[in-house]
Amino acid sequence: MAPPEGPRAPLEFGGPLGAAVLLLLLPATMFHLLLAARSGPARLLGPPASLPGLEALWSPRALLLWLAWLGLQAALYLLPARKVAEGQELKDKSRLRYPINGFQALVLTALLVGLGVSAGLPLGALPEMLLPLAFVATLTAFIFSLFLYMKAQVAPVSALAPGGISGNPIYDFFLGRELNPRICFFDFKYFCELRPGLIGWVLINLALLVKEAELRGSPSLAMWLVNGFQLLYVGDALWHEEAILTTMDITHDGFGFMLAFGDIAWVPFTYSLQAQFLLRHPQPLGLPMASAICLINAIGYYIFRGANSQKNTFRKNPSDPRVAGLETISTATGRKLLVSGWWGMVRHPNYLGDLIMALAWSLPCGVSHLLPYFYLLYFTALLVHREARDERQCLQKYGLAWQEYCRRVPYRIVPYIY
Ligand SMILES: NC(=O)C1=CN([C@@H]2O[C@H](COP(=O)(O)OP(=O)(O)OC[C@H]3O[C@@H](n4cnc5c(N)ncnc54)[C@H](OP(=O)(O)O)[C@@H]3O)[C@@H](O)[C@H]2O)C=CC1
Ligand SMILES: CC(C)=CCC[C@@H](C)[C@H]1CC=C2C3=C(CC[C@@]21C)[C@@]1(C)CC[C@H](O)C(C)(C)[C@@H]1CC3
Repeated sequence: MAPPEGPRAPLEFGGPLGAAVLLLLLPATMFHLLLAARSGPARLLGPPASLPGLEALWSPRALLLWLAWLGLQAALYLLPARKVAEGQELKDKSRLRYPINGFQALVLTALLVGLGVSAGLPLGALPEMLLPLAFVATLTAFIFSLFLYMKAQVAPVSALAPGGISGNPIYDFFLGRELNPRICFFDFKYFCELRPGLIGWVLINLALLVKEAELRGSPSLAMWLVNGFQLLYVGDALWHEEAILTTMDITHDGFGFMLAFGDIAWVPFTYSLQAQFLLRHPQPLGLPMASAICLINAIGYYIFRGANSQKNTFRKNPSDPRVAGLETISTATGRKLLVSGWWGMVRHPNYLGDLIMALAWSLPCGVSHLLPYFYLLYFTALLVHREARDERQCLQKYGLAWQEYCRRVPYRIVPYIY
């Protein structure tokens, strides 16, 4: 269906050229990181020691395993949910319904993996399959994005995202045309954002921990910390699953290659980089240092969770006693903006907490290599860019009220610095 006439959203990510570069650069970066983590020098910058042949990338066993994983997560998604939540109001004034059973999927996956391991499933063999698994995940993301792009051609105009209707096929393929592609009750974006990638990430971490125990007798303290911190992050995301319904990804961005690849390939294979690094590059870590790192993670988590929960509670019910006493600014849309509490400290306190946690995930890997700090560097760039996109959207939505908020809360992410 033709995109609607009238003013279009400004192009993001450098327009069609930027999208074309990212289409190639993102998978190339992911493979570079996977290869670097397993190489001796573990260099973040510079070419990998050797390039893998097709036989190292392609494995029918990896393809089967990957499809079984996607099938399992889809089946868990379709199980009866403890709650069905409504999303934000759409352009046609309707609201979509979403099952809230992500945490249940995590627990059931853990039980199934536990049963499998006790029946002899070699979990420690998974780290050797990361390269072919990442390859099939990337192929899946390309094919799936093509399907999404074609599906959007027959979707009603009201179902299209504001950003993915430029008319340029590469740009729209990358950003995604349809906002909430679904088949019946199965919502592809919501499913991909929280299930196969996030749960896959902690499963890969666990397999790396098991492998380390096989190689060295027991997992290192650094490996325990990385596994524990990231499990807390993933468990938290699934526990607060409903909160994702108000994020930019669900309410604003279309579902195209960027999110499809990000969710199912980038997250599990690059977010597990610290654990991958530790398997081949063991790092000594004493108790005092480990305690300091735990404290940093706890501070980050406290800010991240406090800020996200405060905003979600306020958006769901501004008269909730936990937020009713906070100072607000009224906007012409009828919605209010918080100007005290976490959201009075900086304009994106949740990003600050997330970044502090990202630092805590890298510190157990020591300071001898830059590679385990990739997540922190990439995440800083992602959040700075995301913050700028969100500011543009909020200025458009709230106009003068947003300007007033920026005047009252002048810092974006880090108090007195940025
Ligand atoms: N690990 C990872 O790879 C990633 C993690 N994240 C995390 O995801 C979480 C969600 O992030 P994201 O979706 O970017 O955005 P936010 O949760 O920060 O939501 C931004 C929206 O919040 C509302 N808002 C902004 N300021 C106020 C205020 N003062 N009072 C009330 N509402 C306000 C606005 O929407 P409205 O007014 O319409 O409600 C705005 O568009 C964050 O914690 C982030 O760190 C994000 C990206 C990647
Ligand atoms: C470079 C690249 C491939 C970009 C795609 C970005 C995606 C990887 C991220 C965009 C927003 C995300 C969120 C999470 C994971 C990463 C992606 C998909 C998230 C699910 C992680 C857990 C958090 O608690 C969260 C639920 C708040 C978060 C939501 C956004």
